[in-house]
Amino acid sequence: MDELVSRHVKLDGVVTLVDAKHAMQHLNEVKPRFVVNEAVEQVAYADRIILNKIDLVTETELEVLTNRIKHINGMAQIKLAKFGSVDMDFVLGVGGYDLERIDSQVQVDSSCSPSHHREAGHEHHNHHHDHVHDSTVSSVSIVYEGTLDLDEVDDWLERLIEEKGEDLYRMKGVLSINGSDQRYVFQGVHSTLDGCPGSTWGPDEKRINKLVFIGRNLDETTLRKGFRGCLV
Ligand SMILES: Nc1nc2c(ncn2[C@@H]2O[C@H](COP(=O)(O)OP(=O)(O)OP(=O)(O)O)[C@@H](O)[C@H]2O)c(=O)[nH]1
Repeated sequence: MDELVSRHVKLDGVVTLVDAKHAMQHLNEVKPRFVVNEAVEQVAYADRIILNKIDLVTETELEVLTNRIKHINGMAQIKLAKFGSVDMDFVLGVGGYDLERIDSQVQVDSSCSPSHHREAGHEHHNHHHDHVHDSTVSSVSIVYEGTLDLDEVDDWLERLIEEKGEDLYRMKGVLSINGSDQRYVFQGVHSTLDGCPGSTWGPDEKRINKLVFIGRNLDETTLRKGFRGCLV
């Protein structure tokens, strides 16, 4: 956002290192009102997550923690590690804010979905209802085949960041726009929103919209309704 700084450095992406042995304890810490839980926020903002020290936990513990992380952030790629050993490519050249790369990043995790989340007309969300601590930070994903009106989309997203910008940590989407052969991609952080035409849809390709929102107190029903209001 700063002109001078941005001339010299670029924000490539946010990589969060999670200590598998101790993370749950910190994610579950109940903070006083208006005090943020930094562990939750660090997971929420991440483009990539290294889940480290997996040798110190049981498979069940790892699964519970992974589900918890996916509930908070349904967008970040997660890599399991011991002693932080991951490929350099996982932490550098992330392109978390590159519009050209949004397409490959908005892959809604199939393990979060009951089934067939890519089917036409099927909306999908990745809330896990089975965990005890219902953190107020979560992800809502929308996967839906159809065509959208770009003006309606603009209005909807503008309204959304105006009303909920402070609570919206990250959002990304690939959209199918009426009258355009190109995908429309967008990404946002709080009240900053970027969007532009992306790659062209294949001739026989299903035009499936994919959106992910990560934030505090997200109202899934309202988000879905807003999205549906943009369909032509
Ligand atoms: N068993 C095991 N130990 C690890 C792993 N990664 C790091 N450690 C050990 O954990 C200890 C503490 O290291 P870290 O948790 O990485 O330390 P840190 O995050 O820099 O320390 P703080 O900033 O104080 O939290 C060291 O003795 C590491 O060798 C791992 O994957 N498995």
